[in-house]
Amino acid sequence: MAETLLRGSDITQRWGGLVAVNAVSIELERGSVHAVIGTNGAGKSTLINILSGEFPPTEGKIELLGQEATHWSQAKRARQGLGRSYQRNTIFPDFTVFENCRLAAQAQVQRPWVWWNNAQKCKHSVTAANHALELAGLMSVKERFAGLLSHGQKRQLEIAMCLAIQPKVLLLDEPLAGMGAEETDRMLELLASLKRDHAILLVEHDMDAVFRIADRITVMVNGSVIASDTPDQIRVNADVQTAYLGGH
Ligand SMILES: Nc1ncnc2c1ncn2[C@@H]1O[C@H](COP(=O)(O)OP(=O)(O)OP(=O)(O)O)[C@@H](O)[C@H]1O
Repeated sequence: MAETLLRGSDITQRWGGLVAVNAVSIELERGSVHAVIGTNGAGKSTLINILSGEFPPTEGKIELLGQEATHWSQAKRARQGLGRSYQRNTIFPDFTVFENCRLAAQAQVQRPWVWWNNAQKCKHSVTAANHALELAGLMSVKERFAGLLSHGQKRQLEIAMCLAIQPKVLLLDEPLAGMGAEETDRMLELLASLKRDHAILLVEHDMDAVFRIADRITVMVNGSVIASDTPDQIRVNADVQTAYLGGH
């Protein structure tokens, strides 16, 4: 039976009079990519921010690996196995690819004031960074300054930085944004390889990619879920076609 690693139940977020997320329930299972799609302003980023612990929901409950985590900080969620990538670029361009990953790993296990220690002194973070770079397919550019990477490689590095904390759940916010066809293919291959051991939430606007990679798709409109099903079922769902896909 599939193992649910993250569960959000009846999550609601109100901003004043606006209901940005309206009683949304979602489950992320190991071995599965669960995509959340919807038009601009549908509430996808708000949902991912709540799941990652940027702020607590107005209402609702979050369980991570079977534990109630609704009010856990982002740091605690990260320590317990939740990794998150952002729409915005979060890498240090003047550091090497390896150093970016090592810092991400070290931030989880050490106190902030020893962040800048010599890399070799923290064996755990060196090992975790190397493993993450291996998984993300970036070993060949390990010593390159991150700012010199291609756009696609920078997005791969962001995933590697998530992997450096050895998460079980990955929340990915538009990892394909701005990518060309080849870079998209490479990223989809990476996600397919990562899903074996992780539960992945993918918020993404690239519909072709979503339908290629997702095992389950949740469709949001104006804060509410209008459908949650397999890609084949979503493709033929009349409500989805009317509200969002325009006959995709
Ligand atoms: N901090 C905030 N304060 C007030 N309103 C907000 C805040 N954050 C988001 N909103 C509003 O909540 C709604 C949902 O926004 P959200 O960014 O979650 O949508 P989205 O589906 O991620 O959109 P996009 O695809 O454009 O990123 C929008 O109407 C947005 O303007």
